[in-house]
Amino acid sequence: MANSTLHLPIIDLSSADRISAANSIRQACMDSGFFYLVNHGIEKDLFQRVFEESRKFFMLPIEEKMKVVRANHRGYTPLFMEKLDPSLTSKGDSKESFYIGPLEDTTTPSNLNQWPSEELLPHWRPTMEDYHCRLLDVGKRLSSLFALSLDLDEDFFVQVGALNEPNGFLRLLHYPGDLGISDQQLYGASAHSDYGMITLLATDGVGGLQVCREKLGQPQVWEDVHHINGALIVNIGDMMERWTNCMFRSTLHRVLSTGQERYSMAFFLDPNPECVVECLKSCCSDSSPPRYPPIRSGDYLQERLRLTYA
Ligand SMILES: O=C(O)CCC(=O)C(=O)O
Ligand SMILES: [Fe+2]
Repeated sequence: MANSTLHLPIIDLSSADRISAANSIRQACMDSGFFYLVNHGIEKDLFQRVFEESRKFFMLPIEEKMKVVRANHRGYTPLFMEKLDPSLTSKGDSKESFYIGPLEDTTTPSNLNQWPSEELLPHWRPTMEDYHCRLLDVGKRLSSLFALSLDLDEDFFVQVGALNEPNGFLRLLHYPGDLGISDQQLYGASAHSDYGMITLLATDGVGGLQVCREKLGQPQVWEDVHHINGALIVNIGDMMERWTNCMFRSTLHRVLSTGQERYSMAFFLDPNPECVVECLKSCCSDSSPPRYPPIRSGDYLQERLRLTYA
């Protein structure tokens, strides 16, 4: 049966009418937790260069990639090593990935990021650093629209300490396409919700991304999210859902293995680890008390990552 397509609103980050943009974000986050973002200021040329460098890394021999294998949640994760849906009994997800954490990490003596050999990939690090910085900037600008969408002061997420040295993680993803493995339950990325605040996703245009708006619905209905050239796909994560007492929805999504090779890049904008995420006053009342206790962002993230890589 053909899947239906999810029609998502397109939000203009540079719109002069910030109130309308904020209202559209509010509607999108209550409906599906997903929308497209345009006029974000990242040029097509930069996307192309980042995808090209990402491709060069994943094409390296496995021995070379294993030199920067994931440590402290940074670096390379080989195929099938991650299972986003821990309830699945089948193999792990059919993807390989590379994580780049915050560029200026003053909480540790040295930055923990790992980089592939400069001799092999001379443009890699500067290209990734450039893209990371630009996405962080987009995420910060977008978070002030989020604050407006929740009837808060534009600077709310700065005031609560979320965006003072936020936890920005760029994840490069490569879904290898047809591996000749016949497993009904093989996913590029199995069903999950993101853990943090806001995710900014760029894909190469190859399909496979799907969203399930009602996680408790039976049977679950999965809708395709289409690619729009130059637009970022934005979705919210579980910490935003906690902040809003589930008014904004962090929805399940997954990437099907379509047999076609696919590249994507997800940027997870998460609050500073010390930031306490607790129900916003505007999102609770006597009849709708907070559903979750306050939690330190760093503690929450650590536990979720532990379960993913268990
Ligand atoms: O590759 C994609 O399109 C989505 C990836 C994703 O959902 C994730 O990394 O959390
Ligand atoms: Fe995700």
